[in-house]
Amino acid sequence: MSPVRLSELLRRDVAADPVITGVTADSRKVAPGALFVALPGNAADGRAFIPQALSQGAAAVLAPADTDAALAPVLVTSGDVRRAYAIAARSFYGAQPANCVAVTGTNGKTSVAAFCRQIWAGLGLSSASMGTLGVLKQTGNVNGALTGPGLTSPDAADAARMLAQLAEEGVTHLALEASSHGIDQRRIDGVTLKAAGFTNLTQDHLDYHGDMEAYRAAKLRLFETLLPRGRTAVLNADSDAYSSFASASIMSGLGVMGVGERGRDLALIGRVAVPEGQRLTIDAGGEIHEVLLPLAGAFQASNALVAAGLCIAAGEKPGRVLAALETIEGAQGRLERIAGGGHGEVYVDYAHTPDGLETVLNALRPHARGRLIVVFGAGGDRDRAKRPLMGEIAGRLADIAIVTDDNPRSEDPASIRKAVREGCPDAQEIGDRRQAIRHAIALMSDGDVVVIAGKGHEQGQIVGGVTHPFDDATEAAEALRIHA
Ligand SMILES: CC(=O)N[C@H]1[C@@H](OP(=O)(O)OP(=O)(O)OC[C@H]2O[C@@H](n3ccc(=O)[nH]c3=O)[C@H](O)[C@@H]2O)O[C@H](CO)[C@@H](O)[C@@H]1O[C@H](C)C(=O)N[C@@H](C)C(=O)N[C@H](CCC(=O)O)C(=O)O
Ligand SMILES: Nc1ncnc2c1ncn2[C@@H]1O[C@H](COP(=O)(O)OP(=O)(O)OP(=O)(O)O)[C@@H](O)[C@H]1O
Ligand SMILES: N[C@H](CCC[C@H](N)C(=O)O)C(=O)O
Ligand SMILES: [Mg+2]
Repeated sequence: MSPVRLSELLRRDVAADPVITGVTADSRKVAPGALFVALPGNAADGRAFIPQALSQGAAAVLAPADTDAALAPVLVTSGDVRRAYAIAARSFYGAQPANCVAVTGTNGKTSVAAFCRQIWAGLGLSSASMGTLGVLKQTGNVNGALTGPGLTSPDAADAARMLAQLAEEGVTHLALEASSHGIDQRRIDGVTLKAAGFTNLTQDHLDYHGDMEAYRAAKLRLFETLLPRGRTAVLNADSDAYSSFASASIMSGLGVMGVGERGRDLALIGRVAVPEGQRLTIDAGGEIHEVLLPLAGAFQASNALVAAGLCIAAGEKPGRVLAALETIEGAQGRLERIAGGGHGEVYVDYAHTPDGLETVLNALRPHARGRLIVVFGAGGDRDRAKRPLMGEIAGRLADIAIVTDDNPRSEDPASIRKAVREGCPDAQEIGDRRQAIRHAIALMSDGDVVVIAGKGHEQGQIVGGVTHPFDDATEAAEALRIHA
């Protein structure tokens, strides 16, 4: 990216038109010549940092409409400052992969994005995914990480910069996760999308959105506002929310591709579990395809169909896309089997919502000749309403439920566990996650299945403001070694 005039970045006339050398909404990152975007946030008001930004050499400030003009010598305002920020960042960084698709939904986004990346790579295309696991690139079997895990949908300027870098490195196909926070905060408003996908809508994040309708509205914005007219919405037809997403998409001038058991376009007409995974029979517009998906669980078949739909909507041939599903691997920490279980099976999974937990326990039940044992908790500073619901599900669907800590953050860990146990009074409670995992694995006998839920790929336990290194997969392997 080369320096550009403020008017070019904002695509409008401005009174003073300095040359801009960077775009950021974080005063701490302002370098001389930058456009500082002052965002009123949830924890702070970016306008309080305008003096700092100016002292570090900001050439201009973009701020909400009601901002006092005297705050900066070059001040431009916008009625939707977050959207203006995303579009300015996009204009500044310029290039993007030619084929970008986005996926939203309460659960399954990381899995779908990882599947899209692998399908494209299997078709010989240079691809990437951007989301909870970071930015991962893939060409053939060669993988590389541009960044590690961070926000699911990155800050608008970070996203614009990484998209430009990917395009420069030859990546032509990108699947990105659109979280409800990210959509609401306009973090991906600068991305030009070829297609968008929807997996499901179930309870989460009510702390942020307030109620399910506001949460749904945030996700709908991907289809109503972000995906250009004439493009395709790939929708999981088996979700209870399908009809609201389908009608909003049609009203917004989009094509609808329904996928799943009730899907019209990619219809799952048969699914048989086999030791290597599952055999899927898929009707793609009248053509029948048999696919051996090397992953277990009905939910992974559902995610695979959304991913296939997105790749097809972005221009690939259905037959080739469906064939490419035969070589995909699960995303890190999503129903990841830990080696060394002997006669039992141990999995690490990222289920951290009621529906996620219910889905993963139902998926694993057929694997348990013996008991199904779950270790789980609920995050602090997140939706409190989901805690007893998750407890109830674990108590009902597992033979042994062990409640433990999962990123208590600023909250008292014992009170989070207490709220979870309101749903499962008979559960065991072991706050220390390492001890909880060791206890579960010590209990495991022939034919039992242990699932350690909630943290998946995460590498830390956040207590107070401190992140203590912690990895469920490593802990499970160590517990298996101790109890071998
Ligand atoms: C609630 C939420 O989404 N917060 C995110 C949001 O913060 P915010 O806009 O409210 O910002 P703020 O902290 O109030 O500050 C206001 C402004 O002042 C600026 N500032 C602040 C301090 C300073 O010294 N100088 C300065 O300029 C900030 O950069 C910001 O622009 O924008 C920030 C910058 O991008 C994020 O870091 C922050 O993520 C917080 C840490 C977070 O925990 N977010 C989670 C809930 C989240 O976004 N999760 C989703 C969903 C995951 C899922 O689907 O399950 C995700 O996409 O990851
Ligand atoms: N289609 C699905 N339906 C229900 N549960 C699912 C589905 N896909 C995945 N899950 C469950 O949700 C967990 C998280 O999956 P994944 O990471 O793909 O979702 P995500 O939407 O990216 O989550 P996050 O919003 O936290 O990034 C999985 O480990 C699994 O337990
Ligand atoms: N993206 C989700 C991840 C939750 C993972 C769980 N381990 C927790 O910390 O609650 C969130 O920020 O709500
Ligand atoms: Mg994710």
